[in-house]
Amino acid sequence: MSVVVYAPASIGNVSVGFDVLGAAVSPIDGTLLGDRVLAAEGEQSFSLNCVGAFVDKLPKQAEENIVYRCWQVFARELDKKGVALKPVALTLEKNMPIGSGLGSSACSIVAALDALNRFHYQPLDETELLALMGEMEAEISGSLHYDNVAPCYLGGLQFMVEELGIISQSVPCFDDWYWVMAYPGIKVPTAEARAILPSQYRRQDVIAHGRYLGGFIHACHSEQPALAAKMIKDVVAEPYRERLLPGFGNARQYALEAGALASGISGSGPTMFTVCDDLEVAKRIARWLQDHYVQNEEGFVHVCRLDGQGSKVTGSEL
Ligand SMILES: Nc1ncnc2c1ncn2[C@@H]1O[C@H](COP(=O)(O)OP(=O)(O)O)[C@@H](O)[C@H]1O
Ligand SMILES: N[C@@H](CCOP(=O)(O)O)C(=O)O
Repeated sequence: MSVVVYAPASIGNVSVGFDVLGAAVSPIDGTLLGDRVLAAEGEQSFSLNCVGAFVDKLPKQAEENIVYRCWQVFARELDKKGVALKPVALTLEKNMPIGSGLGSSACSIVAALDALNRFHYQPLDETELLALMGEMEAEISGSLHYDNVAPCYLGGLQFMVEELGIISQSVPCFDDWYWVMAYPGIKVPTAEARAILPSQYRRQDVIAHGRYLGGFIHACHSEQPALAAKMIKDVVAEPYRERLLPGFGNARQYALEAGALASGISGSGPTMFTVCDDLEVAKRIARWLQDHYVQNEEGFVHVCRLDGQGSKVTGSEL
């Protein structure tokens, strides 16, 4: 038995919901913007092989790869349930740049744990698996936040409720929105981008944050796209992180003047996202960002839609 799982890129925060809102995205041209993991019968308890465009950016030691930690915590959970662990040979196809704001580590975590679970005929339920994914993301970034792993695993726009035994629930969004994702090709480690944030906020910022997040979720549920777009504002992270993103202010200004509904930092950056409801506008902005926001040959721009599915099986071979 072998299985390949693909896990898509995600937009942490979506500007308006720091650590509690996230969206999975996939390019409209069919490009696989995400990692894949193959789980196959192994000759020893565990082995890991890494391939893909960004394989050189991974830690050199297999034990430092988050996929190895995923296998360890998965084994721990199976042990608790008295389920036998099968010898497994994992292959990680690392397609996602690291420190990009596209949920790169989440892609590896979700693809690895989903593949391991399927390889063992699903001994863990969705919530148990998502809790493990959060545990792995916390190890990497220094604090627990589900806003990448939840949409990456479950798809669509996800809000972290974290009550009543529920980690995340889906929020209805607007099917005609395009999400232009522009990665400039430089690295911003998530842990560093979190460390520069204030530990306390002014009352006026707390009130504004509540109004924007509440207003956004309300507008999504009441099908008011114009109001929802107006509410995509970040008073928690963007004012402090913007200085880590050369050209972000200009790019956002251009996008809004060109007809975008909203723009913001994807996750902890440096990727920026831009929301449009017109494909021609989205493509024009994508071309401009390719010329003016991308800084080197590792950068890229994709016009995306929300990925309603999240992680998925793409076959039994890479
Ligand atoms: N499979 C993996 N994918 C991505 N990062 C990994 C992986 N395994 C280990 N890492 C390490 O985890 C850290 C991820 O950095 P982070 O800034 O959180 O990336 P991102 O925001 O793109 O998820 C890096 O230090 C990287 O070397
Ligand atoms: N809520 C987190 C999201 C980090 O996303 P990443 O893609 O940069 O890992 C944060 O803003 O710190």
